[in-house]
Amino acid sequence: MTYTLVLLRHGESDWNAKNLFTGWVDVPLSEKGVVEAKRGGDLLREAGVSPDILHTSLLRRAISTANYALDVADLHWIPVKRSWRLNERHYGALQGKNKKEIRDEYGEEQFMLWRRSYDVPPPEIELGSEYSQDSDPRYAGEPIPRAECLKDVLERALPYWNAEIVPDLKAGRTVLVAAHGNSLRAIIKHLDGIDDETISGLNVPTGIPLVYELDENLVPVVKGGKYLDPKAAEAAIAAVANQGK
Ligand SMILES: O=C(O)[C@@H](CO)OP(=O)(O)O
Repeated sequence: MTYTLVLLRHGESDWNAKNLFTGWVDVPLSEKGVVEAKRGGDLLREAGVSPDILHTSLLRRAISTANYALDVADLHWIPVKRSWRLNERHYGALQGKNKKEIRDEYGEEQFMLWRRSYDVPPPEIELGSEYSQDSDPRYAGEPIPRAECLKDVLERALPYWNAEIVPDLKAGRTVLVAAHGNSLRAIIKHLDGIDDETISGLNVPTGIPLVYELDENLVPVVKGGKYLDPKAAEAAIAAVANQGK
């Protein structure tokens, strides 16, 4: 008996297109992102992968991506659970800043430490500032961060993984998780047992479903899972890695 998990990063957002650090800022999909999301649905349908339940973050780029993809796959009706614990990594004071400008100002090493190191968070966002979420009602009462490194993301995503996603998998449901580059990197690190160094080189492309078959201990049968369009994934992964250049 194996369990099926599908990870889907949202399609390109307006701020991905503008090369801005996004984090918890709730930006919409770009036109290209909508096309990518629908193509994600086509890929699911063509591969005969039919999610029974959807888990998303509280951010519209993940929510819309799942809606477009599931609509195309004629699965718009499946039940859904949402949590801030699947949100993108909070990018702190870098939210709203241009990646190339930050790289030029602080240098490649600092830029990559903030962007891809496992345990160095970016500077904290100022409460009440333009791109802070401290007064956003959707997070009322939650212990929301002011900046996160990937380790922080893993620590807040794991309780949700264990409490909400694992039981759905164990019940035999095909689970779709529609989330973000860094929240998915955290889940992939956990699933594939990737060490703290190696994870910095892992990037997730927008809009291409990544399917994992998991054994009874929730260990991937094939490490790294399988992208439903491996060729497109390869090119898109390189593009994410090169952002800011
Ligand atoms: O800006 C962000 O929130 C993320 C994902 O788009 O960027 P990065 O890939 O640089 O971590």
